[in-house]
Amino acid sequence: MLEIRLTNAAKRFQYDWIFRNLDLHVKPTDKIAITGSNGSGKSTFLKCLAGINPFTEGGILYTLGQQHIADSEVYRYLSISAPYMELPEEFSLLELLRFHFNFKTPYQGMRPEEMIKVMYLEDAVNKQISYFSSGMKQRLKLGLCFFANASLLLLDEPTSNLDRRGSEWYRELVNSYGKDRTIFVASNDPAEYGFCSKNLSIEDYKLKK
Ligand SMILES: Nc1ncnc2c1ncn2[C@@H]1O[C@H](COP(=O)(O)OP(=O)(O)OP(=O)(O)O)[C@@H](O)[C@H]1O
Repeated sequence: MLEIRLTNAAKRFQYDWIFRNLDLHVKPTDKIAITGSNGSGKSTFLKCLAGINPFTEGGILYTLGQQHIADSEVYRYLSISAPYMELPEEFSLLELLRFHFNFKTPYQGMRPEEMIKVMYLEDAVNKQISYFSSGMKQRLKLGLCFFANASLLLLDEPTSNLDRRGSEWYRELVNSYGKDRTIFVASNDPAEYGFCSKNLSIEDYKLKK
């Protein structure tokens, strides 16, 4: 099971410290909300966790059982859904799922047909992603994230563009596919992170020296 330890972690852009002196021990299957006002650094923190952005100071240690995971291998264990992530618009839904799961192992051996059903996208199997509505795209992003066999799920604003049914679907997704995984949710909407047992307010790490 995956454990994560952050020690004295900090991120700075130019002269602006986004967070500093952040220590955190994440146990397997922990559910952690990252909260804070707009521009406080929630997305930046998730990107640092994912290795998309480097920390400026301090470090992060991923371990699986007793084994340390090298930085270059961490991507194998995580899956991310975020507004800034692009979908390949020229693919149809089925093409995208087949392509994506050539590289990622599906969670519990799920097949594309089953994924499509869970995302309630049966009517869009052969539709090009570029013609998807914003809600359909968001369900697809969350599906790609949850249906990959990753121990760590990083969710940035998971219900953006989702209507009420979509938001309920998201909570069911977490219930059905999230129990045995570590989940971070960057959000300001309690409905998105209500299932989390820990809350890290990124602003608490803004001014500490
Ligand atoms: N690559 C970058 N270079 C310089 N500054 C950046 C960069 N990425 C983010 N920032 C700055 O870091 C700060 C935190 O941004 P971030 O997107 O992490 O906030 P957020 O809490 O996720 O915001 P929101 O709730 O609006 O999505 C902002 O001031 C932003 O302008």
